[in-house]
Amino acid sequence: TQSTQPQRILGAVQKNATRGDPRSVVKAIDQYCRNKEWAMNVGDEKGCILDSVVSEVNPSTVLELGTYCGYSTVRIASLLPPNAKLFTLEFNPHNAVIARQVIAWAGVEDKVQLIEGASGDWIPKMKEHYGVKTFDLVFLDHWKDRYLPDTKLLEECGLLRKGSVLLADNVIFPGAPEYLEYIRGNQRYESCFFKSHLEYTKALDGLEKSVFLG
Ligand SMILES: O=C(NC/C=C/[C@H]1O[C@@H](n2cnc3c(NCCO)ncnc32)[C@H](O)[C@@H]1O)c1cc(-c2ccc(F)cc2)cc(O)c1O
Ligand SMILES: [Mg+2]
Repeated sequence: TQSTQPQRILGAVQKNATRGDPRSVVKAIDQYCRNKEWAMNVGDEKGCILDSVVSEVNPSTVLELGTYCGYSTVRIASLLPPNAKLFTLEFNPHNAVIARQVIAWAGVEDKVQLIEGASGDWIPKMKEHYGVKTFDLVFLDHWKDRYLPDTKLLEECGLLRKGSVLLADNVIFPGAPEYLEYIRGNQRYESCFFKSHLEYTKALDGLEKSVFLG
């Protein structure tokens, strides 16, 4: 029977990456997606910008919207301090099954809480279910038309504090125009754009980093 793209990505990890070595997992996925089959991972070029923002924020509590196969989950988790926690939301059960195995292969499962469900349902429950106070960093990489509603939901649920950082992938391609218009025009955020390229291609893309001012 036919395999799915997530299954093929997991296969590339199990074949080419070393168990317990997150960087080798990241490298294995990037090599597979660059040489064999494009996939919507944040990728190596934008991934370096993600790494620098994670290192700068040095977050204790991170939220990722849209796990997919766990590429950026592993990338972020590998940079977190010992007691830090990365919550990642994924509502496609098949993708969640694959991502759990990629995360386990990388050996970062202690830092990661993969929640199988929709952001709209789970963001309002993070405080009561997981004792989250506020997020130090949010990585938005799910459906692009959900960036804005979910950002508003994070505000309404009191999950952002003065200094919380939002980092949004794909603000150029596929694009998140409503999100950009809102966040750049809003006095409660200080935003900057990191120009880059769409993963594994020469197409223009970039990340928008926004600091919540409270
Ligand atoms: O579409 C892109 N990403 C979406 C990610 C979706 C993943 O996240 C999961 N997900 C979605 N919404 C939610 C949700 N909440 C919202 C719904 O309730 N709650 C929980 N999980 C959610 C899905 O199940 C997937 O696992 C993209 C496209 C291109 C692209 C560029 C150029 C091209 F030509 C083609 C494609 C490049 C990129 O980097 C991209 O990120
Ligand atoms: Mg993306």
